[in-house]
Amino acid sequence: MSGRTPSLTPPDDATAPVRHPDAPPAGELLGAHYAHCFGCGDAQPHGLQLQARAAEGVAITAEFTVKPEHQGAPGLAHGGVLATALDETLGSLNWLLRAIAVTGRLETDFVRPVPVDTVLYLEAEVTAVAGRKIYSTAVGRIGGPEGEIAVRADALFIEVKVDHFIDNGRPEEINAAMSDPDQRRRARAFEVNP
Ligand SMILES: CCCCCCCC(=O)SCCNC(=O)CCNC(=O)[C@H](O)C(C)(C)COP(=O)(O)OP(=O)(O)OC[C@H]1O[C@@H](n2cnc3c(N)ncnc32)[C@H](O)[C@@H]1OP(=O)(O)O
Repeated sequence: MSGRTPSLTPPDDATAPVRHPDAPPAGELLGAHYAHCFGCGDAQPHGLQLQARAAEGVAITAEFTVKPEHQGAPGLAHGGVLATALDETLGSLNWLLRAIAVTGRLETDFVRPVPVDTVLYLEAEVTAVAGRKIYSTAVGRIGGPEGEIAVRADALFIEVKVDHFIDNGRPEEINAAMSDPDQRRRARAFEVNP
């Protein structure tokens, strides 16, 4: 972790993450946590529609195909979109902990350009937990799951209560998500342990 900001280095009293007993088994696709999520939702035609899969331990793999709508420079993925892919993959880890958490800090290295139509293969894992703070790291590769690293990130997620969304979100969307008759979808919209 050398070169990272101090706030992304777990404190001495941090502990190893514990996979929740109800976490999906390794290999299972998680599906979108919320249909309108720009990172994973299928109701977002220009979104990333990232597909995340549970891995062993507190880890996730994910794939995201760069579309023409995701360009920054001609023919290349926008850096902010790549950061979104990392953020979404890292955020998916919280479902394995069954913790409701939001990104507090996301530090990204852009190692090589990512052309349109490229599949970005992502891997993320939680490295440590300290109170409400969840430390995690991710890489994105191109050319295959073992390909060259194009992006990487370290992140700090902070555990919050569901009130974080209720108090800060727009009532329209909050009420719609809360009244979803599907209990699993209702829970996952906010990543709340059902
Ligand atoms: C449902 C799942 C969706 C997943 C989608 C993908 C993930 C996302 O993109 S989430 C959206 C982006 N993130 C946000 O909108 C978060 C906005 N920020 C906030 O709401 C608040 O700043 C929040 C909740 C992170 C922290 O506020 P608060 O709850 O008051 O915590 P606070 O008491 O200040 O800090 C708690 C600890 O975290 C640390 N911390 C908080 N923010 C940061 C930060 N940015 N950098 C470093 N450390 C931080 C504090 O230093 C403190 O540490 P310690 O316990 O050692 O003193």
